Amino acid sequence: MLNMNLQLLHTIKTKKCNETVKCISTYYHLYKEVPKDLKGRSKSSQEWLTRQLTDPYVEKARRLNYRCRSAFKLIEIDDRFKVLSPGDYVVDCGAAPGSWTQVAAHRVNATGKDAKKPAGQVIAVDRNPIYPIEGAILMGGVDFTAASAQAKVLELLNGKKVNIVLSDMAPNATGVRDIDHENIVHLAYSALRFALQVSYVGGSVLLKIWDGRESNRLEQDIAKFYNHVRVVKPPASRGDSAEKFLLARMFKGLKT
Ligand SMILES: C[S@@+](CC[C@H](N)C(=O)[O-])C[C@H]1O[C@@H](n2cnc3c(N)ncnc32)[C@H](O)[C@@H]1O
Repeated sequence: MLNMNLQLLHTIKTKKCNETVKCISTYYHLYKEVPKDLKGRSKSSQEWLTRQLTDPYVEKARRLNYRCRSAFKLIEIDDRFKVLSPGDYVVDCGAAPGSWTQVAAHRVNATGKDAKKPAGQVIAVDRNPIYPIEGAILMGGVDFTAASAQAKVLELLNGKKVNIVLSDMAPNATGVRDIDHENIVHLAYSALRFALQVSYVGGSVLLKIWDGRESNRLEQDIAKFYNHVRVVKPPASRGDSAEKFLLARMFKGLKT
């Protein structure tokens, strides 16, 4: 059984991008016995498994039924900056396995003092499959940067404007910092361009990048269209990772 579980983990690890590999709290029960059998694994495998086993966010994600620990990055950002409200429309780019979508769907459909507000909607897109999430429309197996994918999102929105575009998209990492940085910035620009097209005046965009030489240019470009731009590194984002988020609020609108 243990060997089978390790095999499954190995398959997950080799098939998905590095970030998604971290996103397997769903399979936590499958690898909680792993330390007994770390011998024979590569050093990076051992480090990764050990980190998963000792990461409090992984355990918390499992307990609260989030599909991965990334959920807490969005939770921490939203708790601090209040970017998700009941009734909001959200486009979640790079959504698989779906923990941000879970958080967003829950928050835009939350009742309470805003109970009279109409339900919100989350449209989640990823090139990988996404298993069903209540309160969200899922577009798995789709490259968000493709014009056809964005046209499909526009069709689903049916003229409705969006309160926030989220991008946690991450390319398959090559391990070469500059290349990975350029690739993720390319994804962030794609989400930004889409956000400019579909956002309400006053809307927001949240973009994940891995820090590097293009970060300032991206930040300056965002500032042309949004009144408030800030760099956010939520506590759930690992300190040793180049990951950071650009949060832009108060979309100025496009001059026609
Ligand atoms: C860090 S994971 C996202 C985790 C997700 N936010 C969550 O909380 O479950 C990054 C995702 O970006 C997706 N991705 C990368 N490039 C993409 C693209 N061009 N179009 C759509 N998704 C993309 C990957 O497939 C991967 O699932």
